[in-house]
Amino acid sequence: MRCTLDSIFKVGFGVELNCLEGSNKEGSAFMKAFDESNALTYGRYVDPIWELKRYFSIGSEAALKKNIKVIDDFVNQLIKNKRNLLAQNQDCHVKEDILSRFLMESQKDPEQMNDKYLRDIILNFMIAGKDTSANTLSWFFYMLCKNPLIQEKIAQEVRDFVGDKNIKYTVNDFIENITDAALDQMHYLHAALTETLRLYPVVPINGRCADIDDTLPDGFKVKKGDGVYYISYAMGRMPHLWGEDAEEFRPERWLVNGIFQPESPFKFIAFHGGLRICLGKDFAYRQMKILSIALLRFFQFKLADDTKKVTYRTMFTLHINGELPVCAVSRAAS
Ligand code: HEM
Repeated sequence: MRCTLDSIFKVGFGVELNCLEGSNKEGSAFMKAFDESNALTYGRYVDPIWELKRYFSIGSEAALKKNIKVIDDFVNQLIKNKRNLLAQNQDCHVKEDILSRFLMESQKDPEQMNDKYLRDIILNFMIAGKDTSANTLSWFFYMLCKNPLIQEKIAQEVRDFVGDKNIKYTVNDFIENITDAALDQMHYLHAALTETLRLYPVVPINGRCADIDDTLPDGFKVKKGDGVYYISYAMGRMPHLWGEDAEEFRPERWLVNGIFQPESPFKFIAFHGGLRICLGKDFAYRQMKILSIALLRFFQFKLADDTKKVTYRTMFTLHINGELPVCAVSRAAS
């Protein structure tokens, strides 16, 4: 989570948060407040008196208020710093991150795109981009531990496509050698990540509200205001969609002659589909691939306790319940 948060901050807002190293105190406090707010907000679903608590500002609602203040202060400072930076560098390349682009746009419509609006954009990208890739990677490594042959196939693909087999790289040098061309060639890794998302879609349930009276493709009629939900978790495991081996983790189902074959987003629904399909899909694959490549090149992973039952925790996103201790065994450099 700390790594994906660092990454979304760098790409999204041009800021080195350094949560993974823990060297940025404000960054770590912000991350803690963000995660706690997430859990406290989710708690409202099961707390019948949360509004009363909010009214009197007590218990979980008092804690939430405190955390929101930490988040707001941090994000408002970030926007202020960025504005100053943009004012100083009107014509240089500061447009490279998403926040800078929104700030440039906000000059055209400052009333609508005010600081509150920009704060919400930042938080939206964080919510969309932090826990999603991080949780998918946790499930991915869980699957690789449960399926060591698949783990070795990916490690072999890494050796085949990244860097020079005859060079003994340091970790940093090796990561420098991960090119876009190599990422594109790694069909088996792409398939294994996709297979993970089929079985463990990080947004396990999703829905929409009908704007107008409508008819679904199967003829079912919905009225304006009706909620329509789909359960991606169940859809990814339906034998009539994926075959009798739907419950099996089998990256090969996505490959024909070693080449990845995408499915319709309305069947493989992990990123949603249609006009509001995930905007960060390509970014997420890239980020997850780079991290997996770096880890699998240098380590082999095993579950610390193979007998432990691993299940999910009910949250907005599909978390592993509790921790997933793994042993990382160094691979002999070759
Ligand atoms: C494995 C990783 C990810 C998965 C499975 C995923 C899945 C999804 C899903 C299901 C939605 C639709 C939500 C809804 O409207 O109900 C969505 C929307 C979105 N995602 Fe992702 N996401 C991932 C990573 C990311 C990343 C890394 C970013 C940002 C860099 C991102 C940015 C967004 C944005 C901005 C939206 C809103 C799009 C819109 O409403 O037009 N996502 N994502």
